Amino acid sequence: MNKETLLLYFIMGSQDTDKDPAEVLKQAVAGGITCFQFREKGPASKTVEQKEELARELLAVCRSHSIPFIVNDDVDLAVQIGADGVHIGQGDEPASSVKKKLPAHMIVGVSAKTLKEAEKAVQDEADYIGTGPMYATTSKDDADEPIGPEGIQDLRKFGITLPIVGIGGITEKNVKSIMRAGADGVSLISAISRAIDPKEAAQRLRQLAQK
Ligand SMILES: Cc1ncc(COP(=O)(O)OP(=O)(O)O)c(N)n1
Ligand SMILES: Cc1ncsc1CCOP(=O)(O)O
Ligand SMILES: [Mg+2]
Repeated sequence: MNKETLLLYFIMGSQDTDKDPAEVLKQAVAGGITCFQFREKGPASKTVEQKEELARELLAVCRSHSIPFIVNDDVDLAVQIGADGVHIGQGDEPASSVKKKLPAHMIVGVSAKTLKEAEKAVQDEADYIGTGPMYATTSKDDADEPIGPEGIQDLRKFGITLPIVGIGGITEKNVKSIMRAGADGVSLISAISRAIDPKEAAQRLRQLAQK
């Protein structure tokens, strides 16, 4: 995958907004996001049928603007709807077995915050690593303790060259620190999904992420 794709990586499910998710996504796209992850998760998320319906609606928005559409956790859904890729965490199916199920063109992103996890992701031929939480977050119930941008710096210091996005608590105030630590992009939910004006928020975040 082209690492520029990761510059402003927006993640959202219906639980992350009080508005119509498709409208929020359209505004985020207009503001300059470069990638989207559908993450329908947690107690306020949708049932299986509703989840697929929303996934297809959001996929159509991304397709009409050539924005890659990644599905979080749900490999079967990703294949079923023809998504561009999947994102899997340490508690999910291993990347090596996920890769075997997917056509070669599909992107596989892996969450990794330790050197060991990152090296495993490299070995499994992941396309990128999501590292975090960078800072405290209210968007993930079971989030670990924040590791800060130093977590990315360390992975770079130990020779990880795979594209990396920082995730967790990223706002306009700390985007630059994440990029300076060696990230290829920032991945965020609430800074866009709960912004009063998601388009303007995305525009400002994109400007800050750009080196
Ligand atoms: C880009 C990106 N990075 C990390 C994550 C977190 O994945 P995971 O640890 O599996 O947690 P859930 O998102 O599944 O709750 C992510 N989704 N995206
Ligand atoms: C999915 C995920 N993984 C680690 S932190 C996080 C949530 C990020 O959400 P926000 O950008 O609102 O802090
Ligand atoms: Mg996961």
